[in-house]
Amino acid sequence: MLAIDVQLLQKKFKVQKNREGLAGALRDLFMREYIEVKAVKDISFQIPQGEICGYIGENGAGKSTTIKMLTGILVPTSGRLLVNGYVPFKEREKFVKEIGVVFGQRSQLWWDIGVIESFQLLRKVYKVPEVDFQNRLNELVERLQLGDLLNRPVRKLSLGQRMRCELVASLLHNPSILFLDEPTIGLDIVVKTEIRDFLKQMNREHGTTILLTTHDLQDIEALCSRVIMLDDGKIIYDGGLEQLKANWSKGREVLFQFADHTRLDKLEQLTLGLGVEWTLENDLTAQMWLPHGVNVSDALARVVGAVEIRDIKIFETNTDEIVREIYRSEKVSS
Ligand SMILES: Nc1ncnc2c1ncn2[C@@H]1O[C@H](COP(=O)(O)OP(=O)(O)OP(=O)(O)O)[C@@H](O)[C@H]1O
Repeated sequence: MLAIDVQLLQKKFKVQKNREGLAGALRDLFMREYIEVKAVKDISFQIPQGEICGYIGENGAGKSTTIKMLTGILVPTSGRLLVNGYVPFKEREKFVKEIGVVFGQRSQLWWDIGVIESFQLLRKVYKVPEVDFQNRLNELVERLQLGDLLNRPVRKLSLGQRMRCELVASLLHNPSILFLDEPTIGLDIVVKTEIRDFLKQMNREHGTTILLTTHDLQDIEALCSRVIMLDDGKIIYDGGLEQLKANWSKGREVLFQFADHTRLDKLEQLTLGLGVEWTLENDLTAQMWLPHGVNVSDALARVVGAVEIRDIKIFETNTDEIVREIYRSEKVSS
C-alpha cells in the first residue's frame, strides 16, 4: 500500500475582495464580492512507505495547503486523496492515529503546563496504552536528550528545545507517516543537525515515511532522496535530488593549488577535448569548471598525473541555486 496517493488534487479558496475607497467600503457592506484563489491546481503524486520526500517551493506555492489536505485539516475542492488508505478528512479518529504532524510555526503543546503533562494529555487523545507510551517516551527522550526539560512549561523553553519536544509529541503514538512543515525554521545549525540526524534515524529504524516542507535546502540535501517542487500550485519537478542537480546545476568547480608555477595553456592542453574551462587565479592556484556529464575523476586524473598538486577542493552546486535556476527558466518558458 502506498503511504500517500494523490490524484488531481485541487484546492480553491474564496477570498473576499475589498473595493477601494469609502464608496467601495459601503458597497462591500451590502454586497460582498468574492474572488477565487486556486492554491493547489490538480496535482498528482504517490509516495511509497518509508520514503523521505521534500516538498519545496517559494512562498505561496501551495505547500501548506497541500499538507493541510493531507492531514485532514482542509477538505479538497476536488481530486482523490488517500493517506495510508484513509481519506484524511473522513474517518478522522482512526486516521489521526496513523500520522504525526509538526508545524514549525505553531505548537501542539500547551503553553503553561509542563512538557510531560502535555505528553500525557496527548497519550489520552490518541488512546496510547500506558506501557507503550512509557517505552516510546523513554526512547524519544533519550534520543533527543530531553530529560531535564520534561518538567518545564513550554513557554520557558528555547525554540530549539521546543522543536525537539514538538517532534516527540508528534511521535508518541507511533505514527507511520510524519508531516513536517518547516521543522527547522529559525533554529541554529547545531539543533538543525540534531533534528536531521534524529529524523534519519527514525526513518531507518522504524521505516517512518516523512513528507517535509522546507525553505532550507540543507534539510533536503541531508534527508531527502526525492524532491517534489511546487510553483503556483502546480508540480514543476518530481524526482531524485541527484537528477535535479544533474539537470539543472550548471556544473562543478574544482580548485587546484599547485606546488609550482603552472601556465594556463599547459592546463588547457592537459584537458583538451573534455570541454572544461580553466581560470588562473594566481601563479599557484587555478580553477577548473566542468560541465555536467564530464567525469570528474577523468579530468582530475589528467591533471594529477602531469602536475604536482598541493591541494584540491571540489565545489558542488548548491541546491538553492538550482531551485532559483528552475524558477527562472519556468518564468521564461511560461
Ligand atoms: N485560508 C486561506 N484563505 C484564502 N487563501 C489562502 C488560504 N490559505 C492559503 N491561501 C492562499 O493560497 C496560496 C498558497 O498558500 P500556502 O500557504 O499553501 O503556500 P506555501 O507554499 O505553504 O507558502 P509559505 O512557504 O509561505 O508557507 C497563497 O496564495 C495563499 O495566499
